[in-house]
Amino acid sequence: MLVLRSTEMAAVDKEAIELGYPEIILMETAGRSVAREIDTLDELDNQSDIYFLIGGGNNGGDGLVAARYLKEWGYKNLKVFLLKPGENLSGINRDNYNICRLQDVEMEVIDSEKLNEFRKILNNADIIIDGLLGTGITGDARGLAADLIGIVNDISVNVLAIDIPSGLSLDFKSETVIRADLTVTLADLKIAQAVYPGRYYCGEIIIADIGMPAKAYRKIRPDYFMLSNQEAARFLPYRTETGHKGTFGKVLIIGGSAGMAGSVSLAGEAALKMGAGMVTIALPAAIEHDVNSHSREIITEALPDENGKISLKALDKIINISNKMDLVILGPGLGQGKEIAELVENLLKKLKPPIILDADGINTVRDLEQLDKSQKKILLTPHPGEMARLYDTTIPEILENRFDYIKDFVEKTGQAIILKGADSLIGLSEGEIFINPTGNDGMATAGSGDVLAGIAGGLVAQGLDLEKAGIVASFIHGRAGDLAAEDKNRYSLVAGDLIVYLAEAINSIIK
Ligand SMILES: NC(=O)C1=CN([C@@H]2O[C@H](COP(=O)(O)OP(=O)(O)OC[C@H]3O[C@@H](n4cnc5c(N)ncnc54)[C@H](O)[C@@H]3O)[C@@H](O)[C@H]2O)[C@@H](O)CC1
Ligand SMILES: [K+]
Repeated sequence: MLVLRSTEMAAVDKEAIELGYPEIILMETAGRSVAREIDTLDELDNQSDIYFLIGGGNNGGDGLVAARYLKEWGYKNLKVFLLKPGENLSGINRDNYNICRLQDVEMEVIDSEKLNEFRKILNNADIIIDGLLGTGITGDARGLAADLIGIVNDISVNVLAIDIPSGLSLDFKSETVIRADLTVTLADLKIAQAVYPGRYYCGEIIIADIGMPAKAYRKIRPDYFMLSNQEAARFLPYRTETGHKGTFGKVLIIGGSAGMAGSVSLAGEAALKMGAGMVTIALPAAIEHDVNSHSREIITEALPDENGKISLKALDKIINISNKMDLVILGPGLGQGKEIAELVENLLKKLKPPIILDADGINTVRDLEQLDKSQKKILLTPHPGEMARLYDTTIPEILENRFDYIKDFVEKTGQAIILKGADSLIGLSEGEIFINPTGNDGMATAGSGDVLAGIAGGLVAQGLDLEKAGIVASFIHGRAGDLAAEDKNRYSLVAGDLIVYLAEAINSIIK
């Protein structure tokens, strides 16, 4: 699903109008779509108190259209509260105000001197429809609109936002924003809604088709996308009924160190549960027993070790083993240090199969040039801390500019990346960035990343390319976390639960 920047949304609107699609028709369709969504809400009936907050721009115009449709459909207790007198509205907003009057929609102008009384009135609503401010906002919400946002957030009435929650900006960090329970977004998802913190204000998001003509998109080249169930299902590798373990691929995991045996096990089990035919873990001899004792289906290859970590002497043996593999996961629990860094540098040069570079594998990369632009064969899976180290900067800097850093990474290395976080971003080598909507804070727990690398590895083993594997793995990993959190809770979730819920997560996608 497309996700548009504010400039792209504006360009689409402008092009539609230049092509000759009258704005009043777009507004009519938008308002009607909003009315339809209100009409389908189970908690409402035609006696419900539905109160509209209407600003002076087209966002308010959409609200007026929605109000008159609901009136037409028999809703009895509609109230429209205007930020400014209807006579002062301009253009198509005033037209819609006049039609509302013709239809006897109850309307009044909010008295900014009596906001305490107004708060009590709003408190009686069954739902508030927020048509105060849309994408036309400039600067942080001010004046009466800002006061109303404060009141709405202060009372406990459900809110449906038209297009975007009022106060939310597509271009800057907004301070005063309505917290909506549901947002009916018009035409396309906008970037500020797709990622945190904007996403937090939107509640559930419904995209309303407002009949925006396909031609209106011809001048933009969108490169942001939101992942959906549909895409995850479409990319899921096909499993032939006559397949054998070779068909479903061989994963090699290189990692583990003394005290860090769990990470390779988690990655290995996740790869198997994602459907890989075989998983081999090449690990320091010192921890072979630990891994064997709790992972029955996994094959281990003991490597020469030093201080509990894989020794540089293991290089040739690893290359030998890897030649029979379809995919390598390099990094979980590997540990750090000069020798490990040298090992990773050599492996990145010499390994033939595609590589998922995770955790300590990332921490040992000195500069982006090590990631070899000539061959697209690495999927990097950093969390913001690892990304910050890679760029020699701070975590807040990465978090503020996630899209820019991903673009830079992809441009410089030609490789794919999953930047993990509350809404993981997957950057593909051609420049597209996918936003993953699944997952929750319960997944911010040790080992969660190992499971993600394992899921992606399992998918590559079954024939998916690294980039699609990154996309599907992020979605499934988050879904497993959501299912686990639903059954248990977000406090108690541990990485092992993600593996337990993997099957259910896959089911939820293919059904
Ligand atoms: N352009 C299109 O193709 C369509 C746009 N639609 C609607 O139009 C909206 C955008 O409409 P507009 O561009 O008219 O703008 P908005 O309705 O978002 O807001 C503009 C109004 O808010 C005031 N305002 C701006 N910044 C403010 C601030 N910081 N504090 C307080 N007040 C502020 C302005 O004075 C103006 O009255 C969209 O969000 C959507 O709801 C729909 O009608 C469907 C089609
Ligand atoms: K709004």
